Amino acid sequence: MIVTIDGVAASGKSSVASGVARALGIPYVSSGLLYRAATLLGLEAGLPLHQAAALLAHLQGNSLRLEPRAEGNRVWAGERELTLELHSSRVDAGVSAVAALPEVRAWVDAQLRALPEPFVAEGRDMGTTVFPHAEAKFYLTASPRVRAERRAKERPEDVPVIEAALTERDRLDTVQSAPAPDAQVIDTGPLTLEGVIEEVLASVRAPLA
Ligand SMILES: Nc1ncnc2c1ncn2[C@@H]1O[C@H](COP(=O)(O)OP(=O)(O)OP(=O)(O)O)[C@@H](O)[C@H]1O
Ligand SMILES: Nc1ccn([C@H]2C[C@H](O)[C@@H](COP(=O)(O)O)O2)c(=O)n1
Repeated sequence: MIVTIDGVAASGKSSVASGVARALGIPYVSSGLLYRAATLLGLEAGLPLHQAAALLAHLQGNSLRLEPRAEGNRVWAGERELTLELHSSRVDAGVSAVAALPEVRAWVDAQLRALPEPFVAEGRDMGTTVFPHAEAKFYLTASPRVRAERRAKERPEDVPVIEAALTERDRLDTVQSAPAPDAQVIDTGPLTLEGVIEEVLASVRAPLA
């Protein structure tokens, strides 16, 4: 079984995917972490982030891999764990450029499709491109202000600065971030995290009841 949870930046995808995965007793897969890790490694190596061939060679040379778990994904470059370095503002600012490269997208998609089922997959194009055959699909939204207020609790920047960065990332991610026609769209703005998780679980379990 595959459940997909797509949505805009900071809409709650990873928190909801983790909660749903834990309730179902299966791992979740955070596709954005692979794009973030590619960006971090590219920045560290001083590579131009729009040069796909050099970037891909660098990723393969560093044995980049995702470790899916229900309680939080980990990302490794060989023996080095990158996980805690992937949510910096520097990575945020560069990741859309890396995610726009078709060669990098194909590499990430191949990594994801090689993972053993079952799992909950979260990202931008899980329900549309990567796992169009998924059993249940969701797309999370919330206004930029609501998302910025949530993010401000975990970042040093002020709400207006975060809101402007989120709005810009929404714009850059538009091409790959759209709800699948068969996805259930959930506005998380008025809901608690637990409320969103319950709504997703109710839909996933409905066909089984
Ligand atoms: N419904 C909700 N109510 C309140 N807070 C929430 C809700 N959903 C998520 N949050 C909080 O919002 C923040 C962003 O959530 P999360 O990191 O899961 O989003 P994301 O979509 O995975 O982000 P990104 O696109 O940057 O990877 C977290 O602090 C999370 O706890
Ligand atoms: N399936 C995906 C997942 C992520 N991206 C891009 C878009 C984001 O700017 C970036 C980081 O993702 P996040 O951690 O915010 O979920 O990666 C994508 O294009 N496709």
